[in-house]
Amino acid sequence: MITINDVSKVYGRGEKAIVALDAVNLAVPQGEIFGVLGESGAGKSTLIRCVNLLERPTSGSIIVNDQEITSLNGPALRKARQRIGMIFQHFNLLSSRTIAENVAFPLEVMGYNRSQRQERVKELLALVGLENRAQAYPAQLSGGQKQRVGIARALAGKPDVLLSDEATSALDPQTTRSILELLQDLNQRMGLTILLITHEMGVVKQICHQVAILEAGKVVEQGRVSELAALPESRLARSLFPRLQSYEAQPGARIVTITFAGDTADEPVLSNVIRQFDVNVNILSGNIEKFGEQRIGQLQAEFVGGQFEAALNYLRQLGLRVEVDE
Ligand SMILES: Nc1ncnc2c1ncn2[C@@H]1O[C@H](COP(=O)(O)OP(=O)(O)OP(=O)(O)O)[C@@H](O)[C@H]1O
Repeated sequence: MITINDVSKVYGRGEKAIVALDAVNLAVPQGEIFGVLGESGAGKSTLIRCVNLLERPTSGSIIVNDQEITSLNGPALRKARQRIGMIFQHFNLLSSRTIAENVAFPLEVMGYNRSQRQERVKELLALVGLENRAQAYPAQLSGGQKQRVGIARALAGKPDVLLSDEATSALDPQTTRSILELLQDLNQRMGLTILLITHEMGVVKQICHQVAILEAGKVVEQGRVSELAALPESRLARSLFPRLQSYEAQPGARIVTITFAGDTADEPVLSNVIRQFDVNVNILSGNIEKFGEQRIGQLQAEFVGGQFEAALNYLRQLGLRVEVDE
């Protein structure tokens, strides 16, 4: 649905040039929620703004729904942009217009007549659960409600894709969850493709199917969230499951890190290790995270005595990933 081919963006020239994006390649399939995760300054805003050409890439091309957006200008670009909705961190609502008028605004630009607009605005406000606030003004709404208006407005033209620029960063955790649930619901019910940028791992964990990690303008890792989380060496897993870096094992003990995914997260493997192989287990850290329906966990423990190698073999035969610190 969205293909980003070798996109670079350089701001300024000569000595002052800043490379905000450096040969970025991404493919967002139709119907998926794709997250771009990165710290401040990594290039996330630049990347998402390139997709609807609010920023023009310095090189490379971007294709949205089979159309090469980077080759468009003028009216053709305006038309293509109507098929790309966008929501923003600070909502960008017009304060002098009511909620209904804010949502109607893009419909006016698209040439809907008055009665068509009224009907569509009603539908859109119902979709985001704000049918009772049509005549309110933005200042009378909470942050979460304002973002719901932003979402309704972004969906006015029935876009193929929704771009989300840190849409929950200004919201408290509970409101964040409800906005993410709404996005997930729109994705599932309408098949809406969503490309979102965020600096929050929680957003990726809660709703993204795939993720790309951006560092200093480069994609340093990308893939399915549940697969990356189950790979102990991935950046995603390392930030989800921080290790005890400075821990020194007791004499005769080994530090073992076990990654559980799917059904193995529910099995009593440690009691089996203790009973069958006579190993003493001292748990150092542990965490289980949920990704959609899948549970992935990581446990770090000291193994002392007993049949150490046989215990490791047993764990590996169960399909668990097991790493032993040297
Ligand atoms: N219009 C601009 N002119 C010059 N430099 C810019 C411009 N916009 C962004 N940059 C620079 O490009 C780099 C990437 O910025 P960008 O805003 O895309 O990152 P970000 O990951 O979205 O960060 P944040 O979350 O802080 O917004 C930064 O070094 C930034 O200073």
